[in-house]
Amino acid sequence: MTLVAGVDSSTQSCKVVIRDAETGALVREGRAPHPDGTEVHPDHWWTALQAAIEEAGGLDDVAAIGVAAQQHGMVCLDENGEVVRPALLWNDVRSAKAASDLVAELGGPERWAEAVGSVPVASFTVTKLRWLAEHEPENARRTRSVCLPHDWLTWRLAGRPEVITTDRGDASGTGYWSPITGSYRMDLLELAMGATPEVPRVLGPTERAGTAGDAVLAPGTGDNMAAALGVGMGPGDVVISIGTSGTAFAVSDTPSRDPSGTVAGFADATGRFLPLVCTLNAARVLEAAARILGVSHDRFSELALQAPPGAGGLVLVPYLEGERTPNLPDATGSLHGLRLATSTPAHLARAAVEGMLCGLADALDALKIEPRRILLIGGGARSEAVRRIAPAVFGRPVLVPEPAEYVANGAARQAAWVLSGKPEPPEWRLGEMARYEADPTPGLRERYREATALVAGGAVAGA
Ligand SMILES: Nc1ncnc2c1ncn2[C@@H]1O[C@H](COP(=O)(O)OP(=O)(O)O)[C@@H](O)[C@H]1O
Ligand SMILES: O=C(CO)[C@@H](O)[C@H](O)COP(=O)(O)O
Repeated sequence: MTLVAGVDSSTQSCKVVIRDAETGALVREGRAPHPDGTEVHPDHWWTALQAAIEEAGGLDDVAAIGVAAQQHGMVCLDENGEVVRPALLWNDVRSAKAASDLVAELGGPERWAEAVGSVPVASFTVTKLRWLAEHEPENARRTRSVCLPHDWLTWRLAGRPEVITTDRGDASGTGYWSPITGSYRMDLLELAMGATPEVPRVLGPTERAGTAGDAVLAPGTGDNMAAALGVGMGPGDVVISIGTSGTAFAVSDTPSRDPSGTVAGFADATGRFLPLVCTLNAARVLEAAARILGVSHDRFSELALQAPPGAGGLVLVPYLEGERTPNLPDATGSLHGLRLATSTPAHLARAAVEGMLCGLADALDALKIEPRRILLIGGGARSEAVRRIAPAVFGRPVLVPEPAEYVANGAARQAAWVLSGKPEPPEWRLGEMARYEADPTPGLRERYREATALVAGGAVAGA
């Protein structure tokens, strides 16, 4: 049996799966936590990767490795390849003003959408580089090259070769690589930093990034692109991922350019495109509400399902980390419509699940496609309450694949694809999916819209 490994170095943890290259059957797996915070030294990712590999029984018998990781994180390296400062992650909003400045300086959101398929908000690497140039000019000066989390981990696994590599998917989240033309926009990097550090070479979907010992290194990709590969997305599928971020995305044969900035026009890991909407507040909203109530995930889910649909009018606006979609980096969460009758743990639990899912329902709508199937994945999809309430909020049935690490699986499938040398990735069976249906909850999304409008009115977008 030929084995391949897939890595998911995401916000909260690193996961490693080892699978049969031909069938995709799981052989071994491991995981290790990442530190908290929106600024993390990449060495922590490396340490967690080593721990996860060890728990997965090592990589000695593995023929190829694919690394997927959280998108957008700014990794700056000096002339010796040493990390200049801890990476600013996708969910660090300190570069919100840099984002609005950059949008204005290029001549408005339409110009950005046309140039790189996306309008940058604080998550995008290009805005973090502007922040660096403005606030830490000495660190900006020392930055000889800039790359992303999956680029850096792949480069480390390859033994720090001369050239750092990336792929189309992850490059499309920088804000200085265009999925429309398939080339870098060094002028935008210059606009952001006043300098043009080296950038990784962009590999094609099955190009090799090098070797790690005897194993071939796949190009790797961003975590959402890997998830698309992991579930084998086809035309008309929408994946909703409830991890640290909430994302809704589809595959497309043509690039997208949304000047409103809601849909990011990413590339995928197969040579196509991945229009995607991302919120900053997903699984951790459930975690936070469970913490307030002092209960476990399972008990939280039971509580949420005890309250009536709509939580008796109680609405939780879930902007606990600020928000990216809508672009309200300084917003905070809030509770609306609290009455004596709704002052119960069950109502609060239900309002947290519904509020988080309403944000994702808006994301789904923004994609402007009539989905053939909606697939729910990510840590939050392990919650029974989320699975049962999602169709009531989305107004459509949802399919839930068996709980698994779909980002790491996608990275492993990419590794198997690279090994195979074939034009298409190997067929790996996804297994049975559970189907959840529910009647739409009357008035819920209208109440959510009213409550978020109050919050948006008090926060300054892009400030
Ligand atoms: N049964 C569950 N109910 C609700 N949330 C859960 C459950 N299991 C895991 N989670 C949450 O899922 C999140 C991790 O999901 P994951 O997709 O691995 O995130 P990431 O890829 O961003 O690191 C954590 O916030 C965790 O609390
Ligand atoms: O910024 C985005 C997408 O644009 C996020 O989806 C990150 O890629 C982090 O993902 P998770 O850690 O939540 O999986």
